[in-house]
Amino acid sequence: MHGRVIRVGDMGEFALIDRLQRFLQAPSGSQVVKSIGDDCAVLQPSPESELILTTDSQEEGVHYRLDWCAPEDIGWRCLAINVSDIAAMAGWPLGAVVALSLPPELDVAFVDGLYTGMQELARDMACPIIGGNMTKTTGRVSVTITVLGEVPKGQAIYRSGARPGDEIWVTGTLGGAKAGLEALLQPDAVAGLPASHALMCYRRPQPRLHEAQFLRQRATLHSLLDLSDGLSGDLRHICQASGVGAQIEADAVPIHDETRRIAHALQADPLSFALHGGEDFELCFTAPPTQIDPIRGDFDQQFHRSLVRVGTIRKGKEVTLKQPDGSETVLPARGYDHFRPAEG
Ligand SMILES: Nc1ncnc2c1ncn2[C@@H]1O[C@H](COP(=O)(O)OP(=O)(O)O)[C@@H](O)[C@H]1O
Ligand SMILES: Cc1ncc(C[n+]2csc(CCOP(=O)(O)OP(=O)(O)O)c2C)c(N)n1
Ligand SMILES: [Mg+2]
Repeated sequence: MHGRVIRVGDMGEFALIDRLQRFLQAPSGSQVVKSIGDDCAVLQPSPESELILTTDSQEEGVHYRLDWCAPEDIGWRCLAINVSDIAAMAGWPLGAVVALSLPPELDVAFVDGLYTGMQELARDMACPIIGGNMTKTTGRVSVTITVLGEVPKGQAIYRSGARPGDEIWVTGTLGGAKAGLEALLQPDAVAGLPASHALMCYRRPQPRLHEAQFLRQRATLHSLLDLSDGLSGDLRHICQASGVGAQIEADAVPIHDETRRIAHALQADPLSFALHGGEDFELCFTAPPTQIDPIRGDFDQQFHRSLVRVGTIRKGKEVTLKQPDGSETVLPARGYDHFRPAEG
């Protein structure tokens, strides 16, 4: 009747759940006592740890578009941004539950793709998917994931611990996801330019889970978060939670060459992509001077990406941007806000 397309509405809720089980076979990890198939999943955290819990939604049209991303990318992304929050506490995940809202006319092959991508990341991050929920929607696809994690007692790293004199560090490069997003929004303007790095940043963000473990074990960090809204907005979260100010050095902010070229092709400022773009999901942390320099080489070698010092925590509450010529201006918090119109 519908050719080869099987729609969610034709298959029905329970057949679809049964179908998903094959993506979620035998979650490994001794912490999973009971997985998909009962009223709750059961997890066994270790006695020396604290539990950490996070949830985030990814909405069609707000976080991804079905014509921009393969279903596998969307599945990856939905889980990645949640695991990234666990990394942002320097913990590790125990398991995830996935709440789907699906329009009945959606092709079941999309759901298969979603779970294939999600499982790829779940394996990489040892974060078993142990259940979820499914509902019809009269709107668009929505995926809400909740991840339970753990961290050794007393060792979670909060946004609130930054102190004047701390160095501010980030992992990797910033602005890539914004460059990818803009390349998808304005394909003609970037035609012919390499964009594979930028598109990967946008479609397949990498939670810096192992990186955060390394940092917690090898150095004293005072504060830590993941960069979801953009450095300008997220650093302000650290500053407000810690009651401090900060200075960012414009020429220290790490930006990938591809991001620079895409920004230039769009007559945009690459630094603005890096500061305000959001969705890079790199780590931003503060640490007392001398903590990070000795471990930078090992970090580079282990993760093939750099730790870059981008500024300093100061007294007060202002967040400023220092230009290479020494001039200093207040850095506006133009990070992403769901309910405020986007700026340049
Ligand atoms: N609807 C809500 N009800 C209660 N708490 C919320 C709600 N939305 C966000 N929060 C809380 O606000 C804080 C910041 O949220 P958010 O900016 O989404 O963080 P993140 O970038 O880590 O996802 C978190 O502690 C989160 O749990
Ligand atoms: C179609 C589309 N338009 C715009 C964006 C850009 N965008 C959407 S949400 C967001 C910020 C991060 O998302 P949020 O839900 O606030 O994550 P959280 O801070 O809660 O982790 C950005 C930059 C996008 N990813 N996709
Ligand atoms: Mg959130």
